[in-house]
Amino acid sequence: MKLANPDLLKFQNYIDGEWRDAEGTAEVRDPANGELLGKVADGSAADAEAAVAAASAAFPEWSRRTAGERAAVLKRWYQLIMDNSEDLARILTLEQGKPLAEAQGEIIYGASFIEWFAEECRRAYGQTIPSHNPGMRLSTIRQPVGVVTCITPWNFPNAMITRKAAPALAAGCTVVIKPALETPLSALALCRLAEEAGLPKGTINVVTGTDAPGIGRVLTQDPRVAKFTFTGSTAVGKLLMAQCASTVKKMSMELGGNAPFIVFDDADIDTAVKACVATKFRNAGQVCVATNRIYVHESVHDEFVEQLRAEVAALKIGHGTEEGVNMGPMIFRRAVDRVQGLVQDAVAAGAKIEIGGEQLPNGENYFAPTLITGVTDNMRIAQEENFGPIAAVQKFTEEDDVVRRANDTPYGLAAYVMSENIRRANRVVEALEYGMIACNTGVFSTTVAPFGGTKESGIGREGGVEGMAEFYETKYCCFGA
Ligand SMILES: NC(=O)c1ccc[n+]([C@@H]2O[C@H](COP(=O)([O-])OP(=O)(O)OC[C@H]3O[C@@H](n4cnc5c(N)ncnc54)[C@H](O)[C@@H]3O)[C@@H](O)[C@H]2O)c1
Ligand SMILES: O=CCCC(=O)O
Repeated sequence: MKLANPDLLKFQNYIDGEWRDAEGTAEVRDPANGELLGKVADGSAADAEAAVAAASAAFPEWSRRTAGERAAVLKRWYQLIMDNSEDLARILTLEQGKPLAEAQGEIIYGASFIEWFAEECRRAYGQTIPSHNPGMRLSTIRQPVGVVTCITPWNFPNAMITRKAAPALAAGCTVVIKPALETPLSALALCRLAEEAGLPKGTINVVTGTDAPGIGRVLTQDPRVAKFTFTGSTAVGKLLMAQCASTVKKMSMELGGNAPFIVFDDADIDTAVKACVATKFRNAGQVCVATNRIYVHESVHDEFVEQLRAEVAALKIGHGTEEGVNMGPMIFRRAVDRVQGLVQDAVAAGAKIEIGGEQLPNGENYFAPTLITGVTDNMRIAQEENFGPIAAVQKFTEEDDVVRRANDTPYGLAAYVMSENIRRANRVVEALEYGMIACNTGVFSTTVAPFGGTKESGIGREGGVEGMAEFYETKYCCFGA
């Protein structure tokens, strides 16, 4: 891999301020062509324990620093990421597959969490409370929770780390990160820059490894860990929540979704189609907030489908580093087989493929951007998160009915509403049981707003003031006369 700053390519774990080998190594491959990118340390539960010990030892000194001192280090980290953004984007594209422009967007998005939380930590105000007793003085102070452990997914190998680590470090916590097996290089490169920025040894640690359950048990059960934060599937999230229960850890869970995208008859169809393409085909549909069920009012259905088909046909597919590519491969073969199965299941039950619906000859991980119509709520494609480039369209007629159908899922992450009628838009936004609603846009994630889900899509919020609060304990102090 050719980089302007080759020092960003790290293959060892980063524990207690040292780059350390593990007993074995694990291969990292380009999902577009299977090319070997390198072999990273295959860390174990013992490495995770060493990382937790380092984070625990580093906590007293880091947490005692002033917010301004911590902010200064974090701002250096932010600046180094921005200065190395092209290399970081290249690493990300090569190990994850998304087009370079998207990867560059993710690097800037990821860095924005570091800048914003560096500023926000200066405002960790407590309260003075009017006392219930004239002889007592009551107040609260906010203190960092302690050691924070993080497990992150492969679909956003940079931003899902900074969205957790930045507020944790800004609050005065120390962190241990286990990135996804498929995308460890982005995590290690981030860590290399954290080291250069001057984060003291032990404040940030990364353990990569194929034994996710073994490492995960340490990160969720070690009594020195105060808080565990996870982004990934609901199934794994539930397992990790159960593991956290043994030591009653604080938890944040950013889990799966099944986002409805509702196009009313009063929608601006151009806007709706643009928003749909943006939410559906970004990162080949491998986004937790990607649209999963598209409900279109019967009176505008054909117009919407025709325009969407044209947009899908125009998408350029290829290796993420190629000029002008809009969509790269999926992360691995298993994901391709899964979406293929969902499409076949829908077609067998009566759905129609408008365009796509098959693997592409570019390589075994490529699946064509696909549009299917005639979908019904009982099909697997409507019930499961497809996590792929499949736009699955259904018709509706009544507002109440579509809201009921949109809410009829155990998930509650994101939902999309397309309508030019302000009264209807407000009504529907309030009625949808989701943590985040985007109205007349397909892109809404930002550092400054709370990201997270209801129901089985998770617990807690990342980003915004809510994301900062997750890493503090509020201590009530009562002073007697
Ligand atoms: N809500 C969000 O913010 C958000 C963001 C990105 C992805 N996701 C969700 O993540 C899912 C896709 O990501 P994925 O396939 O990587 O999910 P996943 O749950 O399989 O893996 C996520 C992480 O958990 C680790 N892991 C897997 N099994 C484990 C175990 N038994 N113990 C400890 N760690 C374990 C993996 O190595 C990886 O690091 C989708 O459902 C998507 O919606 C949610
Ligand atoms: O996949 C989950 C994260 C996506 C986002 O932050 O917009």
